[in-house]
Amino acid sequence: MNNQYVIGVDFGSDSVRALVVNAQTGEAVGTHVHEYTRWKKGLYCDPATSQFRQHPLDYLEGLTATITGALAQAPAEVRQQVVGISIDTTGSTPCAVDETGLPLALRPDFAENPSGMFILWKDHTANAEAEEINNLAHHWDTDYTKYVGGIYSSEWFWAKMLRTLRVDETIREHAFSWIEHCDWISAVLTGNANPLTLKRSRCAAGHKALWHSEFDGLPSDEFLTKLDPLLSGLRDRLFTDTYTSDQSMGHLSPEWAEKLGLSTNVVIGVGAFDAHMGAIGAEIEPYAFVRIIGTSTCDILMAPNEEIGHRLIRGICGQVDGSVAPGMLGLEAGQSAFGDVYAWFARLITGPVRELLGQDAADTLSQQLIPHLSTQAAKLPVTENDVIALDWINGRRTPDANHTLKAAIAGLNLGTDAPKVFKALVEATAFGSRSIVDRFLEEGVPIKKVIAIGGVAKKSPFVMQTLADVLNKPIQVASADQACALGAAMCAAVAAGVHPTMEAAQRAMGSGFDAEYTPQSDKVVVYEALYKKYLKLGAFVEGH
Ligand SMILES: Nc1ncnc2c1ncn2[C@@H]1O[C@H](COP(=O)(O)OP(=O)(O)O)[C@@H](O)[C@H]1O
Ligand SMILES: O=C(CO)[C@H](O)[C@H](O)COP(=O)(O)O
Repeated sequence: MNNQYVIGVDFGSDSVRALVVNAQTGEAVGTHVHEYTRWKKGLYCDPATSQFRQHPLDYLEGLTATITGALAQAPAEVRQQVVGISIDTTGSTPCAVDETGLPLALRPDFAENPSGMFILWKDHTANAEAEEINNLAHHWDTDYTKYVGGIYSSEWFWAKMLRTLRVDETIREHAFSWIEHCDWISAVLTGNANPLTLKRSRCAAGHKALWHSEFDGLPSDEFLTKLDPLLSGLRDRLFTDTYTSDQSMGHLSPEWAEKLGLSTNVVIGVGAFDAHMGAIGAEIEPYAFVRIIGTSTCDILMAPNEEIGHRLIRGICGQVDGSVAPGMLGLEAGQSAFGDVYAWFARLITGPVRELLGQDAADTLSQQLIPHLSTQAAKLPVTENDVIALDWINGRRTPDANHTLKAAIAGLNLGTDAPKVFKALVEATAFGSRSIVDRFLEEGVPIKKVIAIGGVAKKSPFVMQTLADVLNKPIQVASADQACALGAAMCAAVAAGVHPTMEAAQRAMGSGFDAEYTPQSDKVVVYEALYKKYLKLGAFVEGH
């Protein structure tokens, strides 16, 4: 049989990567990473108000650069043998579009308007709108939040749309519809981004847009109009049906085929979020808990639909039939900041260095800082009197979303140095993870094993060992450097008909695990006590 190749494209928070993979063996023959240029300069963002916007041009440039770059590394004949491309992105990262599905920021009149750009998952400008959605839903005949853990988050679709429509009159006039990043990029490749006909991702719709078959799709027009008359009629300009990522969205358009040097026979798979395709790439199986550990964490668990039945799991980011693999319930949770907690601390230290000693000194410091602090922190003893911190620097995603919460550090004295604070921050991220694991267990969802992927899982043995000690569970790290892109490639192989199921694609293309962290019993005992202190500090901060 001739070789067949597939391409997985993973749009992360800071960068996008493409991976060209042999669909029969899983061998990667080309990869390329591209950092978003406008985003890197901090354009259109204001961390102080939690505004994080990404320009669609960053995505389009990244799409071309990564696919052509990855193909350039592969043997020449691979181009003719590419049969599928699938895309994963962050989410909920929606954008206002016109009748043709063009993001408004791609029009000259909106080119510099952050309201016409993609609203990144970590943008929390819509806290008030999320609260309004919760208040209304909890008093409506149908509680539309019941399949998303009972709490709607400001990171999600409706809150972001409502906020933007409220604050920007020009968007009110020109936004015909709204599209998630994973749907838009996939649709662009097919040449049809018409918001009324493009195939929308089940994953994005179910976890973030309150879509459920029980509601016949999205919340009713009556509910939305009551929420705000600005939303009246919008439901009809969104979608009713949704599709799982084993499905084809269409074929590569002639324009993109020419641009990428590929054939128009290439199947474009239905898109999904990074974490869900990452879980596929990490060889998720029922009741495995896959943690995508990077800027944030996204935790994915998959269970047979019939085993969870009508049980509603409190305080998570949703339970959606088919969000990971068709026929299975995908459950999502996560932390809004994980690596971002360390990145914040590094910025705190390098900021004054930049101002006083210049950019070069700051760059040198920033490259070495987190590894150095990790080495120093790993040498410290773990005691019950250590500094305690909360990981809520970008609010709390789960359990029980609350993005108005803030982080805290307690127990400082004159002997507290940078490694001690860094150790406390790493432990805080691990304690946040522990509270998620505990919630799944309390809700009767067993966790058979823990698998980790993502930048932090690959780069930091110190963080991973701390996490294993705090969770008191072994953690396996997937071998794939680009597990999300590999997962997207597996989805492409299914959408293109190379493999009949996700499971078959995983068996053929999976690359296994290359590290395992086992809990150290002496630390486990101390962390039990420190975790109680974390919960106590959390309750205090939340209460005030
Ligand atoms: N050596 C390290 N130890 C711990 N965290 C790290 C290290 N290097 C980078 N990070 C963190 O990794 C995060 C980026 O994760 P990554 O998975 O690469 O990106 P993304 O979240 O965009 O997919 C950043 O928040 C950064 O602080
Ligand atoms: O919530 C998400 C998916 O449901 C986000 O996409 C995710 O948390 C962002 O990922 P990253 O930390 O890799 O940038």
